[in-house]
Amino acid sequence: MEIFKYMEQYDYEQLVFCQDKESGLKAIIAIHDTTLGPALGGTRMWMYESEDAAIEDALRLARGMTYKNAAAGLNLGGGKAVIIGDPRKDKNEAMFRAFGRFIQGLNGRYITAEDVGTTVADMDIIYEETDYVTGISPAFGSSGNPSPVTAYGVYRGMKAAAKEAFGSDSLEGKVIAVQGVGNVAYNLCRHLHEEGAKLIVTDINKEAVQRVVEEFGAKAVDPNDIYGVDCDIFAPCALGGIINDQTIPQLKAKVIAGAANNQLREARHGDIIHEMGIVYAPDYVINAGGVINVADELYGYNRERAMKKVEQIYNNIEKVIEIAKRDGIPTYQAADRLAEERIAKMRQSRSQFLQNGQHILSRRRTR
Ligand SMILES: NC(=O)C1=CN([C@@H]2O[C@H](COP(=O)(O)OP(=O)(O)OC[C@H]3O[C@@H](n4cnc5c(N)ncnc54)[C@H](O)[C@@H]3O)[C@@H](O)[C@H]2O)C=CC1
Ligand SMILES: CC(C)CC(=O)C(=O)O
Repeated sequence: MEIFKYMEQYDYEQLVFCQDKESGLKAIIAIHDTTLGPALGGTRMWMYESEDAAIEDALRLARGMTYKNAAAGLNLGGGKAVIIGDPRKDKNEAMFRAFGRFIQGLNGRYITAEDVGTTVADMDIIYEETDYVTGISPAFGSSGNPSPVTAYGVYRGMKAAAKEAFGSDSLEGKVIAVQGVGNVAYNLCRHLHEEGAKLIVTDINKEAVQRVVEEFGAKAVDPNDIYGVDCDIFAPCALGGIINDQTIPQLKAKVIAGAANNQLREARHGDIIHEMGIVYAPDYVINAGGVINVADELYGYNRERAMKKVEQIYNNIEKVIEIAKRDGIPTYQAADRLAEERIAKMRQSRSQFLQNGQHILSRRRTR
């Protein structure tokens, strides 16, 4: 991978490699853009096939956070971290302490939280070393696990997308296919079940499937069969890249609305589903509930205030659909437009000179 070429292409600010032999830490922190504020995004722990795959994932996810935070109206930039390893076997306290020290070394340019493979307990360990961590335990007055809040935001955004596709935002009686029923999707299934939706689910983890079958009366299918099931809404809630040349021809859903990051394998896949008349709720707009919730910790966590913002995901999806219609573009492009316009406006407003901290003239005074 030609790292600088890639960074230049998408305008990344910084890529940090962190290594600690004793604990086995091998981590990468990617900071995409800090125009709006410090880069906030979770830490993913995953068994990457290669170092290049880990770097690419960190970079792609970090850029997604820039767009997510901007579109959600947060005063935060985009960043993300990955730790290379098996979250079931390779974690230890020293690893997260070492990682916390690396984050501290960035002096607030990057703030972390949970992502796939990391937990509130891991964030609590990081908190021993740095304040630049969110999603820590409610015992510390913080917001805890972001997944249920992400799920609620996805549920709200799904309703807005359903309104566009079906003329009503009621999900009662709708058949919804959910791919991956982990932390976010378990909670999403609960909301959908409570509203009277019929669930078809899949996961590579049989226990996770069993739980939603038992608790919410979901029907289970094999992982490869989820794309082609007869359904109204497809909710991708596992990993990225699942809307691609192989899966698109199988889709029967009229709406795609789920939690996974980077759902479109390539931008052109967003064009194809648009031409097919599918209402796509852009991933980083609909799954912003978790980051909205943890970001509130930076102001002194207030759940009511955070949830009010999460409710707005309904309106944010409506806004994206409106821009898409107005400008005759697919929704994924409309979301990018929304985020990019906000970043550009803020960048422009910062072009005015304001004396913050060190001023060039202050050097004269010390002579
Ligand atoms: N946790 C959060 O608050 C947020 C999560 N997301 C994204 O949402 C997605 C889900 O996140 P979590 O629920 O936290 O992760 P998780 O790891 O708890 O759940 C993911 C589930 O997908 C399953 N899975 C993996 N590969 C699969 C496959 N090929 N077919 C079927 N199932 C498969 C896993 O077994 C697991 O149960 C991820 O893409 C994550 O980046 C985005 C925003 C916030
Ligand atoms: C706090 C996390 C849920 C933020 C994040 O990394 C994400 O939204 O993907």
